Formats: sequence, structure tokens, C-alpha cells
Amino acid sequence: MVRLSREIRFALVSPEELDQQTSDRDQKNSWAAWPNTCRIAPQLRLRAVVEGEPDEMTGYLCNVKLIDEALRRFVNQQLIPSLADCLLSQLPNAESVLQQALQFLENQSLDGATLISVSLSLSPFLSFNIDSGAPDMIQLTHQFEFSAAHRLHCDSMSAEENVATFGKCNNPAGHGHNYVVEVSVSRDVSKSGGGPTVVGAVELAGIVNRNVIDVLDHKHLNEDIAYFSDVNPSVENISAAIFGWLKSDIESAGCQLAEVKVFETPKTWASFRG
Ligand SMILES: Nc1nc2c(c(=O)[nH]1)N=C([C@H](O)[C@H](O)COP(=O)(O)OP(=O)(O)OP(=O)(O)O)CN2
Ligand SMILES: [Zn+2]
Repeated sequence: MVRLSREIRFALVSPEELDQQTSDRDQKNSWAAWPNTCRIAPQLRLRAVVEGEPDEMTGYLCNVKLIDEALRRFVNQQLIPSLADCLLSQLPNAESVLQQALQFLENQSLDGATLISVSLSLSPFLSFNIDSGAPDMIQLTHQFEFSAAHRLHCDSMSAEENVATFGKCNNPAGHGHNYVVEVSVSRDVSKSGGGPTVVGAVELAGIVNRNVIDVLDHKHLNEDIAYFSDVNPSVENISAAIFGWLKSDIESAGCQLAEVKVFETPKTWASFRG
């Protein structure tokens, strides 16, 4: 007997917010949860454990997509509609809580120390930041993930030079990483005309999923991604490439792309700020 565990991550949104996020494309089951919210709402994980004998041919006990679908049917068709009468949709958004926190803290005695910034995390993957002295400039940082293979190699160098420079990372068949991508966008919320302030977490997730995650996930960067056919896919180059792929959609959404940070391993990251 084998047991298999699978979980989904989601924010407890109102039925109206769920309706606004029903496009297939944005329904990722990654660290950037779906449905998503900028509201101060619970961020939950729901997990199912199943047991049985794996299929002899596929090695699968159960396709995890089936478990996802069943869990999401419960959340979307039963849990969220049952909350329709709660006050979820009246909870404040992160930006206004952050502005209130900054105002409050600026009036506190902090032993003479200068307040630099305040941040608020809605989940381990979504946080907001505001710098003291710039209360209208709010930065949102959202974390995403993708898995990919790559090979560090320069055609212009000899085989010996490649091995000397890149070592095991020059292995001809490549090797893989679970990359983590942190995207930070900022906006002057005094110019937002009273609507949603920073580009919403939902809209940002859509832009990043379309331009980056759907493109790179489960690919061999050197072989499948044209950009890296003559650019070595180092973590430095990956962060710069992602910045370039996101910039115009983020700006079209009325924000500035502040930074893209890519973690190749928990010990190594690179960031690009334009
Ligand atoms: N400047 C850079 N150096 C290295 C990069 C890079 O992108 N920029 N990338 C790599 C490799 O991708 C390599 O796969 C990293 O893996 P590894 O060295 O195994 O990573 P660890 O941090 O786990 O290293 P250990 O030495 O095994 O602890 C290498 N360098
Ligand atoms: Zn590597």
C-alpha cells in the first residue's frame, strides 16, 4: 500500500471575487495560490491523503490533478458560496492597512531609532511594503515557482574551458532546479483614482503566469527557449530575461516593475532592477 498526499493553496475570497478569477489560465496550484486576494483574508491549505496500490504501468496511485479538482470543487462550489453572508468582502485591503500602520508607527517612540519601512505579508508568497516618507508608494512582492533543466555552457569556449568554468553544471545532459521567482511591482497609489491601488495580486499572477511560468515551467532552458539558445542560462541571465519579459505588461497595468529576484537554490539568487 502506498499513501499519496496532495494539497491546494487558496485565499478565502468572497463568491464575487471567485467569479472574477475563473479563467483557466490563472488557476495555478503553485505557491502563488488561486484564488488570490489583496484583502486581509485567510490564506489556507487543504490537503487530502489517499491510499492504495499504484497502477503497474504508470506508477500512479491517483493523478494529483484529480485530487486538485475534487478539493477545488469543495472550495469553490461549497465552502466559498456558504460564506456569502459573511463580511469577507468588507475586509480592508493590504494597502490601506499598511498606510494606517505606517502612520501609527511614525507617531510611536522607538528609542530615537528612525522608522525605515513597514511590510505586511498576506501569505508566505505575497507581501506589501511601504517606505517611511513615501506613504503613497506601495510595493507588492509576489513569489512564483517553476521547474526547469539547464546546462551552463559557452560555445565560444573549449570543452576544457567549459568544464573548468562551470564544473558539474556543464554536464552535457543538463540538470534541474526548482526556481523561485520573486516579482516586485510598485505604484504611487495617490494616482490610482480611488480604484484598486497597486496592480492586484490576481492581475500580477496572471501577467507572470502568462509571460514566465507557462513559458519556462518543465522546459530545458537551453533547448526549448529561443532566448537562451545563445545566452547562457545562469541565474543572473534568467533574472534579467524575466525582467524584460514582464516590463511592458506591468507598465500597461499602471505600475513600475521594481525588481525580479530569481532563486536557483535556497543558497543562490540573482536580482535585476533594470
Ligand atoms: N554566478 C553563478 N554561479 C553559478 C550559477 C549561476 O547561475 N551563476 N549556477 C550554478 C549551477 O546552476 C548549479 O546547478 C548550482 O547548483 P549547485 O552548485 O549544486 O548548488 P548548490 O548551491 O546546491 O551547491 P553545492 O556546492 O552543491 O552546495 C553554479 N554556479
Ligand atoms: Zn544549475
